[in-house]
Amino acid sequence: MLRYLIGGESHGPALTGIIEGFPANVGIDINEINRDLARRQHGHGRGGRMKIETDKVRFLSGLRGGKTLGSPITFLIENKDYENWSDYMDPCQVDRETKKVTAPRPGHADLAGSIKYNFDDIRNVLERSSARETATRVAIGGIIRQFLKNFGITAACHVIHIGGISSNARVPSADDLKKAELSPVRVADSAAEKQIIELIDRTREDGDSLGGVFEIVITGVPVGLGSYVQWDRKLDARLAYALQSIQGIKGVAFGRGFDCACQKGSEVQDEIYYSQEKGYYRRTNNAGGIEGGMSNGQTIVIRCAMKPIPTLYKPLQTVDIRTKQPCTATVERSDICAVPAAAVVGEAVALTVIGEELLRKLGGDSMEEVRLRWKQWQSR
Ligand SMILES: Cc1cc2nc3c(=O)[nH]c(=O)nc-3n(C[C@H](O)[C@H](O)[C@H](O)COP(=O)(O)O)c2cc1C
Ligand SMILES: C=C(O[C@@H]1CC(C(=O)O)=C[C@@H](OP(=O)(O)O)[C@H]1O)C(=O)O
Repeated sequence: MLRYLIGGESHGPALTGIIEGFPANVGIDINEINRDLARRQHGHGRGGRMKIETDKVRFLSGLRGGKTLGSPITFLIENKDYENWSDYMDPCQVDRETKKVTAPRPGHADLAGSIKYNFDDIRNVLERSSARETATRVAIGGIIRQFLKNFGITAACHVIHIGGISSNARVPSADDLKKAELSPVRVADSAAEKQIIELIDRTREDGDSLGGVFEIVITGVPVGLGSYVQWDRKLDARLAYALQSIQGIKGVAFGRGFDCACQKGSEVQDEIYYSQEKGYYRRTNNAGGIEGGMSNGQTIVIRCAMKPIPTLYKPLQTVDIRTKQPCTATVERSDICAVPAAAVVGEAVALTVIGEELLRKLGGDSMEEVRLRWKQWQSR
């Protein structure tokens, strides 16, 4: 079974990850992972932090000469910004002088987190609840992506709309998916992209923020990942869990999603056909590639809704946790819109779930063993 844990504070020395149960002898190109990390940093509307960071993964264990060893893969991604925060964020220095954050930001983990963990300094909450940690999830997705490539499984993402302005995005073609550097904004229509950029700039001037919807497309997934036999083994449930855990995600939908509720049964189900050369096939993919909690061999299509960024430069009303007096929320340097970045994170976490499920289906301690089992399964 593949499992992983991630750690790290946003302005601490580094982010960390550990992956266990990954087969031996899988070739890993570190440049591909760093490319995914760079994709996550892009997108109009990101704040000043992204000018400081150049995220790069550093492996500490589990790899030798560019191949996995079957042992735990441990890695870190340094926070360059730690240099500017070490007085506040040093993990061991006891008597440091720090100004406490006491004005919880609505829409963040700040208030509930400080009550739950009994903190009088909200910094202790915001450091870990920050979406900075999503860099580790992208690195893990980048490792899984290289494993899945061996079986022809690949993924891409694109922005559907930001703040209600459609990107006129189209489902990426097979050629798009082959382009390693596919960006979540670049598949969009360029006139629409210009409008979106203008909207983000206007919103920044207003001291406000934006959300939107992105789509993840995964191709090459064979029939039968996930299972109908137990609630927590359903592939759509597992994907929704992982995607919903990304900061700011408020909804996850498969295929036609919420639109299905307004349609008739005859308009929504994907009828089944058979031919000698194609085997079983469908003419539609309203289900988004998952039926009964299992992949059905069609492209998996998932949409995620992201709420507007909660930190506003025109700050919202809140209450000081020390004095209980009304005040305005703490303004930490902030993104205005992070939908393209969240899309890259979504792509990575979705790929990770597919990798976990493929390994659960096939098992295998080495790449060679997994390949053999894949062949046996495919022949069936
Ligand atoms: C890639 C990414 C970047 C984000 N950047 C910011 C940011 O700069 N400022 C902010 O207030 N929220 C940002 N968020 C959203 C918050 O982290 C998130 O809304 C908050 O942790 C509360 O979680 P919830 O919205 O899931 O309840 C970002 C989210 C993602 C995925
Ligand atoms: C650091 C990242 O995103 C951060 C996510 C985030 C939040 O509240 O979620 C707040 C901001 O942090 P800072 O105050 O350091 O600028 C973002 O920059 C990142 O994506 O790597």
